[in-house]
Amino acid sequence: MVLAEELAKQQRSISVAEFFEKNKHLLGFDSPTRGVITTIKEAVDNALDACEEAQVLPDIYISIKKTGPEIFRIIVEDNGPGIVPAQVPFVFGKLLYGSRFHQIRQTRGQQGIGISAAVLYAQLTSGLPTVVISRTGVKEQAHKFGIQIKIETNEPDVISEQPFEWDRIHGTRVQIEFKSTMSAKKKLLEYLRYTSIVNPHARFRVELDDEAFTFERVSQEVIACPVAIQPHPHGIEFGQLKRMAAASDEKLIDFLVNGFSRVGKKTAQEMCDRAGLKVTAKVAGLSADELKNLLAAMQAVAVPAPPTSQCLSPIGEDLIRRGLDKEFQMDFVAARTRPSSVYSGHPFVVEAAIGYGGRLEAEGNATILRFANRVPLMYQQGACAITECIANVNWKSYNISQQGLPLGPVLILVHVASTNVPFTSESKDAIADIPEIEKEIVLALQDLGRELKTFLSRRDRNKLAEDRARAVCAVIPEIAAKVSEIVEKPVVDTTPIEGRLMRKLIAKKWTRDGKVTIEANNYTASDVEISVYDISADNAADADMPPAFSTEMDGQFTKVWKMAIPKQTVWRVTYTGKGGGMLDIRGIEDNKKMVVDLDV
Ligand SMILES: Nc1ncnc2c1ncn2[C@@H]1O[C@H](COP(=O)(O)OP(=O)(O)OP(=O)(O)O)[C@@H](O)[C@H]1O
Repeated sequence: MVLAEELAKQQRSISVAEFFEKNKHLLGFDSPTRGVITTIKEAVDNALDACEEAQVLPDIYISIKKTGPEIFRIIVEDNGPGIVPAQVPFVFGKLLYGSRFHQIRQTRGQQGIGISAAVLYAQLTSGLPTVVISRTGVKEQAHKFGIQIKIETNEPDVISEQPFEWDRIHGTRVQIEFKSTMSAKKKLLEYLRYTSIVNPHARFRVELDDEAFTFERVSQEVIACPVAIQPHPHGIEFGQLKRMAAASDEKLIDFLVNGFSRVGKKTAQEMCDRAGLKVTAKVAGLSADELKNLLAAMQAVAVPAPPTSQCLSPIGEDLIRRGLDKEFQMDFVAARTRPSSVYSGHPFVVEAAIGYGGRLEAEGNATILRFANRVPLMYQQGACAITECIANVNWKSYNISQQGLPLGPVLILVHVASTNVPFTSESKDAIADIPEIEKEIVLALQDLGRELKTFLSRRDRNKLAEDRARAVCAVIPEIAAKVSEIVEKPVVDTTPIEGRLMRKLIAKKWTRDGKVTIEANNYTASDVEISVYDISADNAADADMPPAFSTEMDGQFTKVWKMAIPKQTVWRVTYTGKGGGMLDIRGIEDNKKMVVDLDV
């Protein structure tokens, strides 16, 4: 046909760079304002991944400055391992070039597109090359590059390269300039704030025009870098198996044992038998039909779930609470890290937290914080499985009002960590509906809901008792006056009685999750003993006193303290622990007890 010939003349291949130049939205560059956030996100993700690989505490500097009409200069600098000069042009000037695509472990970056997409966006909007400075060690010379991407071939275009005097010993600095507006300032700060919550070991210094912010780290511990595992036989597809087989010179049994996670000799033998193949057969020589049989057998034989302890890096309940405490002042926070689980052979862990009260907005929808592999998901909330799971929980049964999503001063955080987070698109904004993941999210949220309900009912009970005591205290002086009139005696001083009534209640003041703050106002004893008893131990022994008395003391719950403190009008003990227990406060002089139940 003539038309077919005509069409044939027009047919040609398209470079990846050309494709993404036209489809910027797929990578999160759908608007100039969003471009700023996406660029910073990509550079910060890389910086955090690199620091994790180098086992250093991340110290990340971010600067955003207006340099011309609608032109913004973004700088992100890290103290990671740096990039060897020969690789710099490819990392920044070639899409789909990276170190993590083939590794099965939890990382922020996966595709090898992120930062080069920002370089592409910059050259498209401002025409300016991206400037990269990198240094890999004290003995190495830093190099400075000017880089763009050759769109037609998706190859790096090195505009300039020269040695550079840099006082940093190791690290990378990226400078990208593009057309934008800064109307996304609030969202940007929100992104950084959320990033610092799930990366409590990182410090972020930010300069935004003339304002400076620091998001300080709350943990000094370097997090272990996740270790890559082999693919799991239940998580592999035909094409991948075919490729692996073609590249192998092993016998079938060795190929299965060495190439796949959790496959031992016995399991491999069972797979071969089921597929009707000899264990000694050369895997590269298998036909397509034989490979299909092998794949079916691999998926039919029971294989333990892939190991998760090293390939995943969950944040942990304590650090999630500390991260949230730092950024949101709430009355209650609880966190859960669920046991690890698997979907289609990919290991994952769900973590969640709930916060209530304090400075959270009392009106409107709850604050929802979604994370995947320690990266905040800032867009497409409605399309994300996390949001769907939150809406599917019956919050009313936990005394939280709800209209789809929960309402009121509630914060919900969900973190999905996996070797392969199932995003709905390359811009990595939303998580797809995977039943196994959804089940874990809902279980974590229900568990936290129950904990929140306990807190809310206790708070309401205490409030009721306090209101009653206040009402009684209000009439005591009047009763005393009346009684003195009747018995014709001077009016007695009723303040100690009122004090005792109120004191007991003040001691029951609750603060944030995991902590109870006891404030005793106008306590009359000169010394006070504080004992924290584990509810499970009837005769809890005295434990070592903390070296120096501090009005703020932290401890594990099983500890018991007994100490004397000097008389103070107001004193405060902050107790951090988990589980239930009793806190017993006793004034030595009048031997009056104030007992506070702990249920933290
Ligand atoms: N600051 C950095 N320090 C060290 N290495 C880096 C840094 N930035 C990027 N890299 C290297 O460059 C590669 C490509 O980065 P890029 O952002 O394009 O993709 P990615 O992070 O691997 O994946 P994704 O597209 O999912 O973000 C990374 O895999 C990493 O090896």
